[in-house]
Amino acid sequence: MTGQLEADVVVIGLGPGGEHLAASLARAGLSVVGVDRRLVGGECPYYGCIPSKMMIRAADALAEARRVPVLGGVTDVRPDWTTVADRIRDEATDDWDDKVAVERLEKAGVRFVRGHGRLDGPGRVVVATDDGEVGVSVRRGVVLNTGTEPAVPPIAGLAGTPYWTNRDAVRVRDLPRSLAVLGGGAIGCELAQAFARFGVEVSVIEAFDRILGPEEPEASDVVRRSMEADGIVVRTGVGVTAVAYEEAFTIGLADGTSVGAQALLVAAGRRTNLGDVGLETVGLDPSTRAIRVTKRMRVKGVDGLWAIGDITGKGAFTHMSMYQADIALRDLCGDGKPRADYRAVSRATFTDPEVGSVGLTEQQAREAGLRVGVGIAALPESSRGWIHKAGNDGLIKVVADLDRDVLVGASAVGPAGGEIIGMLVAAVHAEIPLATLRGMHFAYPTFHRAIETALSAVS
Ligand SMILES: Cc1cc2nc3c(=O)[nH]c(=O)nc-3n(C[C@H](O)[C@H](O)[C@H](O)COP(=O)(O)OP(=O)(O)OC[C@H]3O[C@@H](n4cnc5c(N)ncnc54)[C@H](O)[C@@H]3O)c2cc1C
Ligand SMILES: NC(=O)c1ccc[n+]([C@@H]2O[C@H](COP(=O)([O-])OP(=O)(O)OC[C@H]3O[C@@H](n4cnc5c(N)ncnc54)[C@H](O)[C@@H]3O)[C@@H](O)[C@H]2O)c1
Repeated sequence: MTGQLEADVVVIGLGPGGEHLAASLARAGLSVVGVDRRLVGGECPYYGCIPSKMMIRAADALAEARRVPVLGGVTDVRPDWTTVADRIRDEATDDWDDKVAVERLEKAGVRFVRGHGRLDGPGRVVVATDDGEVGVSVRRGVVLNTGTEPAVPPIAGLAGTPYWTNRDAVRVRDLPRSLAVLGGGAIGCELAQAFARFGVEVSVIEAFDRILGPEEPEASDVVRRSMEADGIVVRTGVGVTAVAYEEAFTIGLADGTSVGAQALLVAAGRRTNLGDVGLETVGLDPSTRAIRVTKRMRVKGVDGLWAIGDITGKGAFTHMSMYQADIALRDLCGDGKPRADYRAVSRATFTDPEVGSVGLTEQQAREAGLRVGVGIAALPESSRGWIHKAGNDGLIKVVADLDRDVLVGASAVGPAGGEIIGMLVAAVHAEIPLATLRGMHFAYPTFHRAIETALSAVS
């Protein structure tokens, strides 16, 4: 043991929530040790949300420019990935250097230790650093925010090939001619469309019978149409069974066909970082996929341990990590309420069109035994959608509990779908009666005015 520290709180893993929580606890006067083995801020700023959204912002600008001829003029669009790669390297990630984030954390009063942290029995943490082990005795609590790694399925031939995960995709400087994407979830669809709009020939292979499985089927259909219009080949209902690499990839599918591509992106889900954090030293199963937490973010069955972020299995989103961090902050500072409430969890998938959604899908509401009513409005049939013309595909879908006369879920698919969903998040969260929603003013001609049409169609 090369070092021994004491602290009120240790935060192991500094993803978006852990970084925010550690700094906030320190500002509240507690002594805090923050531990991360990679980059302070986690997946979102360096490999996830921010670089991917920079790619998408550029790709959407290209797509919008290509729509100009339909609406008024001539454009000559010549994509240049260098601008995107430079922006990600220089503006988003400081060339994957977290110096600024570490300084910000230390300025807030956090003692930062870079290394692999693990629990070492109740009230103790051990951090393996480049210079040896540091032990920490903890007075008030340990918070786990260790997040995820890309999951790589055990497909024959895949290991050892130069496949990408999201961490490679956001660092690409020279675009491949062709790209196969294994997985049609949020990561696969967002990145597939961004690369396709820069001229890469893209195929998406999804084992489930549709892309964006957690979304409403109508949302999957709209996004699939748009991806196909971008020239992407979308294969659903067929898994990848084998991969071979010899200067290019050959990807064997369960139906006996194969896809060839110069590059392969594995976007097949995430694996939680829980196997090597010493869960067994506090009586928990280290093979668990998600940690069970109370509404105060305390780990069930273990005193003095909190968990936040993707490892809690409540939704792998930056806003969830931050939301849970604020709950843990209040609890650790002895100020309990409000506690966690997951009825109106929202998300936005930044395909074009965007998919904003909140709460339950129609199927989830039916499986919950509710008396369900549904209303759908097609955006191209709304005044704004008709005016918008090119790029207007989309819809509003609302899911109501007819017994309580409130919305329990909704989707907004279309231009700015991730923004339009905001008002429906408020409706689900605050359980605003349908009659009150129907009596609102909806500005003309906006996309959100289609919500009024969907509400009037609920049956
Ligand atoms: C390509 C991509 C795009 C995404 N886009 C969005 C988006 O648009 N919107 C959105 O809301 N979400 C998005 N997400 C999800 C989002 O990135 C995560 O939900 C978010 O980062 C929250 O994760 P977290 O707080 O659980 O921890 P993470 O961000 O995963 O960070 C965990 C940290 O813990 C560290 N760590 C792990 N184990 C240890 C250990 N034993 N000791 C020390 N340190 C450790 C890691 O080094 C890491 O820094 C995206 C993800 C990806 C991959
Ligand atoms: N905009 C956002 O908020 C955003 C964007 C990206 C990621 N994220 C978060 O990151 C998480 C992980 O994203 P993801 O897209 O990697 O995971 P995911 O679990 O959403 O999707 C992975 C997909 O890969 C498919 N798949 C798995 N194995 C396969 C195989 N062998 N062959 C073919 N298909 C296979 C699955 O059926 C699934 O549809 C998301 O759940 C989301 O919470 C959020």
